[in-house]
Amino acid sequence: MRRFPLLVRDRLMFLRLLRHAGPTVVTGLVAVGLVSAALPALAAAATGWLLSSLSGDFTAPLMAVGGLLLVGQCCHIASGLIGLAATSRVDVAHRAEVAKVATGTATVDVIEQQDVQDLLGVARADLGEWVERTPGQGAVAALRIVLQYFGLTASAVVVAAWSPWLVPVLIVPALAVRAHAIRLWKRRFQNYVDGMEHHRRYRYWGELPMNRSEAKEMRIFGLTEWAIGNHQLELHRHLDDEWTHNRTMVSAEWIQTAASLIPLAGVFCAVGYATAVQGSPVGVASAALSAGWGIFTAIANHGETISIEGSRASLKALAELRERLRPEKQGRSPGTIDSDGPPLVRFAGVEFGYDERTPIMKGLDLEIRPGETLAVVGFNGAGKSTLIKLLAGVYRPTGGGITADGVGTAEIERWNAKLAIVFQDFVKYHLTVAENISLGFPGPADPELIGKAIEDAGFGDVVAGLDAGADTPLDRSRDGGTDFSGGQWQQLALARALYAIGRGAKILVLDEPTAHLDVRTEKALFDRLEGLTDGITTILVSHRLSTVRRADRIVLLADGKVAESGTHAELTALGGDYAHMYRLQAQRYKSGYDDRLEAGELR
Ligand SMILES: Nc1ncnc2c1ncn2[C@@H]1O[C@H](COP(=O)(O)OP(=O)(O)OP(=O)(O)O)[C@@H](O)[C@H]1O
Repeated sequence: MRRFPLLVRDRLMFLRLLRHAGPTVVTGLVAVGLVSAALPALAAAATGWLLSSLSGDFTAPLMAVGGLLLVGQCCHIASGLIGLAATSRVDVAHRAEVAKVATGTATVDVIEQQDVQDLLGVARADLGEWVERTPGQGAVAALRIVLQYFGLTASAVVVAAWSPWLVPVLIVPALAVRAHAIRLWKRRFQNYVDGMEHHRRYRYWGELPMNRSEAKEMRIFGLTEWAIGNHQLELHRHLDDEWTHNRTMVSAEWIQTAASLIPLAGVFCAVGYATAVQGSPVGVASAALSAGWGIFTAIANHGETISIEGSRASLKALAELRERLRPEKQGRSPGTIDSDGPPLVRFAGVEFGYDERTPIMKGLDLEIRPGETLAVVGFNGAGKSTLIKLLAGVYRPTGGGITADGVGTAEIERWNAKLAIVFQDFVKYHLTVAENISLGFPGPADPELIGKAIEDAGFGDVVAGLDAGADTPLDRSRDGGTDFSGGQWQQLALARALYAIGRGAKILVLDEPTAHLDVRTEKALFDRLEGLTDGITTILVSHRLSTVRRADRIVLLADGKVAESGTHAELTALGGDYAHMYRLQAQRYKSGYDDRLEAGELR
C-alpha cells in the first residue's frame, strides 16, 4: 500500500514539469486527451445503439458513429501537435536548468570530474546523446496516463453494464503484463545509463574523423581506421548488454501478448455465446465487446509508461547534479574592497593540488603590489597557470588564503570584474570579432572601446581588411565568416582583456600572451602595453625572458613556492635559476633556436 502514495508523488513530479509548457498548451493537451480517452467508451455505446437500431431508422446512430470516427482522427492529429509543443517547451526549460546548474559553481574542479561529466551527458537528454526519452516526453506521458484512466473507467462502466465480472478478467492480466513489460524496459534504460562512460568515448572516437580541428592530423597521421576501430569497440562495450537484453524483451513480448489476449479472447467467446445461444441483445453485446477492447488497448499500450521510465534517468541526473554542483552558501555578506584602484593582492601560505596526491602549491607566499608589473616565470609544470587560476577563483586553495586589500577574494562581490585575464588556453568563440571582445559584459557593447582594444592589441589593420570589419563572424560555416591565424586569435584574446580594462578591471593577467606572436609584433605590443597599463596591476606569465626583463619585479616559481624574487638586474646578479635560464635563452636567441626552455636543460 505504501507504493501508492509514492507512485502518486512520482507522477505529480512529472506533471509539475508541464508548468514549462504554458497554460494554453496544457489546456489543449487536457481537452484533447479527455476526448480521446472517452472515445472508446462512446464508440462502444454508439456501435451498440447502431446495431440495436438496424431494424428501424438508424440515421442518428450512424451519424453518431461517423462523427466519433471523425473526432477520433482530429484528436489524433491535435494530440500529436500539442504534445510536440509541450514536449519541446519542457525540454528547453530542462536543458536551460541543466546549463544553469552546470555553471552555478564559482570553481571548475567539480565540473572537471568525469562522473560529473557523465551525469551532465545523461541530464542534458540531447537527441543524439540520449537515445531514449526526454523529460518533456515523460511529462506529456504522465498527463496522458491520468487521462487514460478516465477513459478506462468509462469503458469499464460500459463492460460492467453487460456483466461486472468481465472487468477484472480483462484488467488484472493486462496490468500484470504491463508491470512485467515495464520492468524489462527499466532494465534496458539502466543498462544504457550504466554504460555512459563507454558512450562518451564512443562519441569522442566517432567525432574525431569528422571534426574540423582534427581533420588535418587525422589525414597526415592516417588515424581514421584507428579512430573508427575504437568507435566500434566502445559502441559494443556500451550496447552489447543492451542488445542481449533487447532479445529477451522481444521473446517476452510473445508471452505478454498471449497472457493478455487469452483473457480477451475468453471474454469475446463468452459474449458471443451469450448472444448467439442465450439470445442476449446484439447491440449491448457489441458495446461490451468494443469497450472490452478499449480496456485492453488502454492497458496494453505501454508507450506512455515507457516514456516516463525512459526520461527518469535525466531527471535523476539533474537532481544529483544539483547536489554535487550546489553553489556555495553565502553565509557572510559579500565583501567589498574600498579603493577604486588596483588592490594589494596577497597569497599567504597557499596550498593546492588538483588531486590529493600531487601538491602543486606548497605554502606559496606572494604579494602583488598595486600598480606593479609582476612577471612569473618557471619551468613547464611549475604551477604558473595554476597561480592565475587560483587568483581568478576558478579553483580554491586547500590551505592558506588569497586576499585583496585584506578581504578573501572568494568573498569579494564580482571579484572577476576586477580581473582582465588572457588564459594560456583562451577560448575561440564562434562569434563576430566585436562579440568576441565584449562578451564578458552584458548590455550594449561600446564600439569605440572595441575599436581601441583592437588597435591596442595590434591587429587593427587585420580587422580593417575584413569584409564586415569587427562584425565579421570568426566561423567559416557562417555567411561571410572567416578564421584567424593562431597569432591573430591571440591578439583578439588580448583585445578582450584590454576591453575589460576599459570597462573598469584593475588587474591585467597575461598568461603566455605572445606565444603565437612573431618577435616584431610581440615587441610592438609590449611597447604599447607600457602606456596602457598605467594605474593598473599587470601580471605576466611568460617563458620569453626577453619580455619578462621589463617587469618591475620577477618571481620564479619552483617546487610550489616562490624560489626567487627581484628585478631582472637583481636576479641575474643573484646567479640562480633565473640567471641561468636567461643566459641560455640569450645564447639560443643568438644562434637562432626557439627560446623556450625544457626542464632537463638546466644544470
Ligand atoms: N586541470 C588540471 N587537472 C589536473 N592537473 C593539472 C591541471 N592543470 C594543470 N595540472 C597539473 O598541474 C601542474 C602545474 O600546471 P600549470 O599549468 O600550472 O604549469 P605551468 O607552470 O603553467 O606550465 P607551462 O609552463 O607548461 O604552461 C602540472 O603538473 C599539470 O600537469
